[in-house]
Amino acid sequence: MQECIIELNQISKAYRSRTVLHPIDLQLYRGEIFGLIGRNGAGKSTLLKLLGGLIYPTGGSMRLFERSTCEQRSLHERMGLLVENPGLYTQLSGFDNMELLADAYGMKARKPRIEELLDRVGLADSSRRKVKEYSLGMKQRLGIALALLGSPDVLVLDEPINGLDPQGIVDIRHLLLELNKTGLTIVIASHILEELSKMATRFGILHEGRMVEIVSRDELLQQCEQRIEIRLTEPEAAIPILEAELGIRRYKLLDSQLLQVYDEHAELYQIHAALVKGGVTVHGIARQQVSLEQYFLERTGSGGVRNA
Ligand SMILES: Nc1ncnc2c1ncn2[C@@H]1O[C@H](COP(=O)(O)OP(=O)(O)OP(=O)(O)O)[C@@H](O)[C@H]1O
Repeated sequence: MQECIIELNQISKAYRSRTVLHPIDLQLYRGEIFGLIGRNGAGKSTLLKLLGGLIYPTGGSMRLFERSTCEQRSLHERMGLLVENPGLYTQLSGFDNMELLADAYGMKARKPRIEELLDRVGLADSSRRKVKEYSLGMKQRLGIALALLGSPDVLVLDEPINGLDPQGIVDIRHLLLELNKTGLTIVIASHILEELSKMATRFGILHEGRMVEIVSRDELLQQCEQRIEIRLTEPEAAIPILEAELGIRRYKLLDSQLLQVYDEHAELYQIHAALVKGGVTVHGIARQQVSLEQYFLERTGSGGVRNA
C-alpha cells in the first residue's frame, strides 16, 4: 500500500483579503513525482511555499510524515526546497556554497557528503569554479545539491527547468529521475507540461487558486492516447464483432452512442467493414487524439473546469 507522507486538509491562503489558494485537499505518497501544473499566477509557488513551511496557511491543516505541523514545525526540515532563487554566493565556488550551508546545519565530516552530492548532480569537475562562471543549468543543479544537503525525504522544486536550453532540461530530468529511483519523493511545479509529463507519476492541475484535477500518469496518457471514435446506435451488437472479428480488447463505451477503441493497430476501414458486415449501422468513425496541451487547456481555458 502507498504510504501517504504529506496530507493537506482544506489548506487555503489569502494575502490580506485576497484569496490566492482556495481550500485544497491533497495527499502525496512516498516515492512519487507529483507534478503541479498551472498558468502564471495559478498559485503553484504559494502551494509549494506552504509545503516547505516558508509561509503559513490562512486555513486548513497539514500533516507531514503522519504528524501535524502544528505539533512540530521542524517537520518541514525533512523537505529540501528549491522554491525561490537558490540564493547562491556567486563569488564562491560550488563547493564553498555547499560548505556554507553545511556550516549552518552544523554538519560534521561534511566533505565526503558534499563531494558525493556535487558528483551526483554532475558538478564534480566544476565544484571549485566560481558560481558566477556557471551556466543557468549548472546553477540549478547546484541548487538541487543544496536542497539535498539535509538528506530530505521530499524534494520540492519550483520551475527548475525555466530558462534552460534543451540539453539543460534533459540533464535536470535525468537527474530528478535518478534521484527518484533512490526513493526520493519529488514535488515539482512547472508550466512546461510536455516536460513535466516525462517525469511526473501524478499531476495536479491548479487553476486560479483551485486544484481542478488530480490525475495519474496512466490516466493522463490514456486520455491523450490515440483512439478511434465510433458513433453508432447498437454498441451491444458492435462490441462482440470488434472482439471476435478484429481481436480488439481495449475499448470504452462512453454513452449509448459513442464507443472508443484504443488499439494502435486497428484500421478504420477494417472496423467499419466488420461492423457493416455484422449488420451494425455506423453513423461516424474517426481517429481522435487529445494533445497534452489541449487536455490542460480544456481544464484551465475560458470554458472553465470540466470534470473528468
Ligand atoms: N506575497 C504576496 N503578497 C500578495 N500576493 C501574492 C504574494 N505572493 C503571491 N501572490 C499572488 O498570489 C497569486 C498566486 O501566485 P503564485 O506565485 O503562487 O503563482 P504561480 O502559479 O507560482 O505563478 P508563476 O508561474 O507566475 O510563478 C498571484 O496572483 C500572486 O500575485
